[in-house]
Amino acid sequence: MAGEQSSGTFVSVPGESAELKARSAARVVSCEVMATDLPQSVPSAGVDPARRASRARVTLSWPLDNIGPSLPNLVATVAGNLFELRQVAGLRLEALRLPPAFAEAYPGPAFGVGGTRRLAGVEAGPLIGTIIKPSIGFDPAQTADLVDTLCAAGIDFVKDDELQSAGPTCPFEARVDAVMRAVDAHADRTGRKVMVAFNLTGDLDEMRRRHDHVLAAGGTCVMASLNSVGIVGMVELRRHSALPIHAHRNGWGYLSRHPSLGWSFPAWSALWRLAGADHMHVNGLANKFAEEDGSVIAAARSCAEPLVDGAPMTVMPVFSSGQTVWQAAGTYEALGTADLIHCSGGGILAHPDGPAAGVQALRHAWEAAIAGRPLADAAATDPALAGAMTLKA
Ligand SMILES: O=C(O)[C@H](O)COP(=O)(O)O
Ligand SMILES: [Mg+2]
Repeated sequence: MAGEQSSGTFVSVPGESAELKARSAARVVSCEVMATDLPQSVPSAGVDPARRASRARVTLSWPLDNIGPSLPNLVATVAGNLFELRQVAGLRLEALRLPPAFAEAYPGPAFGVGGTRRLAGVEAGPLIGTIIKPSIGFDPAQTADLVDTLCAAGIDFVKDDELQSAGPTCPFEARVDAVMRAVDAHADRTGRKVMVAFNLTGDLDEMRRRHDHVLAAGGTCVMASLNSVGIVGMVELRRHSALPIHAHRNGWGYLSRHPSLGWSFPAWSALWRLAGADHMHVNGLANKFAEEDGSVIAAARSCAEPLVDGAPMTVMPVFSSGQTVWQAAGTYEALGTADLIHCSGGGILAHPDGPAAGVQALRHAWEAAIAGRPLADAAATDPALAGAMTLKA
């Protein structure tokens, strides 16, 4: 792993001097064998499938001078070809420790929790949020109608689904204009502007143009799909953006689902935090996907842990995926803070009494959670909450 990812190849080559190796080779800091005599986690061409494997925790260190503080090249170095090495039957990047030079080269989030709260006008408690559903299919007017209902019900945050971008059915600019008319009408009434994360995922110039359109329309957030725009897309978006960036991690499953392959969330999210994400998706408790609760909470906690010495670059965790009133108390208890966005798509919009009751129910569930009041108690005198309790992913 160290050889392939630094000065070496599968064989010694001319010029690979002792001096060059001392300067450029990656170092094996430690190699702790955790288990032996295991089946191979994944098959490799040319390796006897019956061969037994060992599992080890390996710490590698690279000279900063190999790449300088460059995120795209960091990825090629620490998460490049080594995942394909035949000698390794499965490899997971568990942690990434970066020198301060990276925090000097990259700006990190411009808004984070504080900036998001300020723009959304939510001083305390979670941002109660939803996702426009059906994910795709509404035109701009239908989208704006739903946003109007949600704003009237007192929502804090709305996002496009990641499947909704700028197709002919719902062009980006027309959607932004229609939605912001609804948002502004409620802001005139309440003095508080609901934050809408418009999904601007696209080519670089498209993203810049779309960002400018949101900003000019008075919008307060943009959203990008991280795995679609890549590191460079995110870095460039952050350089251009005057708005918080809501980072959607769709595709995370192919990077993490096999326990012996891929990335841990804290390591992977470090890239996007440096690049400038303000909000990071972390799934949610009892989500509709395959992630366990312990992993969700560890991911959410990691968002508040300092990234680099002197540059915390903390981000706001976004709980989303099959979220309903049922998860509010557990989320608050496990996290010990409400510095989060709780996004409930189906859990709000499919409320038996309609989306407005869905918004009220999730807010009441959080009020009960923060007051330490059991959900069933609170629901006894609260029809919206009682109705919401019929929904579970
Ligand atoms: O983009 C998302 O966050 C998901 O689509 C969540 O939707 P759900 O709350 O309906 O599961
Ligand atoms: Mg979605």
